[in-house]
Amino acid sequence: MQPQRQPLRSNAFQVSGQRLWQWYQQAIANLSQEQERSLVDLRQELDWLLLEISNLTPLDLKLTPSAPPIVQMQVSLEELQQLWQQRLTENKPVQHLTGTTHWRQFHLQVSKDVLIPRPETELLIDLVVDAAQNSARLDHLNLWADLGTGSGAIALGLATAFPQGTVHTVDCSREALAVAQRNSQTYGLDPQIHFHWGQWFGPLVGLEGQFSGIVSNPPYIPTEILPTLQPEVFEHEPHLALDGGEDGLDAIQEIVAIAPQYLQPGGFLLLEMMCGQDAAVKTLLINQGQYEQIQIHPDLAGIPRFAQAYRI
Ligand SMILES: C[S@@+](CC[C@H](N)C(=O)[O-])C[C@H]1O[C@@H](n2cnc3c(N)ncnc32)[C@H](O)[C@@H]1O
Repeated sequence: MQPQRQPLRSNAFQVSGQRLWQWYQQAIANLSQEQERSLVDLRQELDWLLLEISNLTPLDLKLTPSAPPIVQMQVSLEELQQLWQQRLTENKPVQHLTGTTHWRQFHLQVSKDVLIPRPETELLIDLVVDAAQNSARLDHLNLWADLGTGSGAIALGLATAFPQGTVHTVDCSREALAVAQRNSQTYGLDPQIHFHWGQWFGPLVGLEGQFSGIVSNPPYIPTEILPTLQPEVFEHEPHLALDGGEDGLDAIQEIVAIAPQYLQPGGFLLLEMMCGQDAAVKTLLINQGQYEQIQIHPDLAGIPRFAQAYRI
């Protein structure tokens, strides 16, 4: 088993700016040999990697000829080359090379045990805030659930948006929970967040009827589609975080069925889903019979990706 990379932190290496620019230009030139991947994406990833592991700014990368003579880096130039090779030859996500990613205002630790939180999921937090403001019947905004917390991204977003609130997170991966816990400690949000190991609502028994909102980005990819995902995803991200069963709806179905027991009247459920699942998820919500004001929200590209419903 490969050792887990710890997130790179201190700028321990001083590298000649000139040598680094030579390496950078060469790495860009070599990208033209890549045939199956988007050059624009790889170029962006190369820049992201450099910015993440050095004290360079985006402006420095645009003004390479007048770049600083010495660059502070978290790895040597040789190790940078090895990391970039891993990106190209092993399809490793660039976030796995550094052990970090950016999500909303957070700089999060990630590992092979958690889904790398996606930009589209950032919108869920804004939808929760809107849904909370629009609920006339909510008694309080104190108790939240993040089901399938992974890196803890959604939980951190909820805890920040509702500073008086408590967030209960659940995941069936102990390794993921450990990552989420570390991320919550980094931001001093751990007093607000409880971490539970188990299956969906299993660890929340005793909290029935109390939640203001239940939020989840569950696994929703149909099993047979998994091998067609990009190798960066299929080969490196946990299938537990992706695989939603035959039609992709196993987890969503279970959460939709049980959430009303845990919501206070006027509380709401907000779910992320895959493109094309909106009609099926809406039907599940309607047929459950205990939801009202069922709404589907698009992501920033206009694709229906989120389902929202209030408990009657
Ligand atoms: C799509 S990932 C979402 C991770 C994170 N919330 C995010 O948005 O980036 C789904 C998460 O659900 C967890 N999960 C899968 N099956 C589960 C189950 N039966 N009970 C609890 N968590 C589960 C996975 O371990 C994974 O962390």
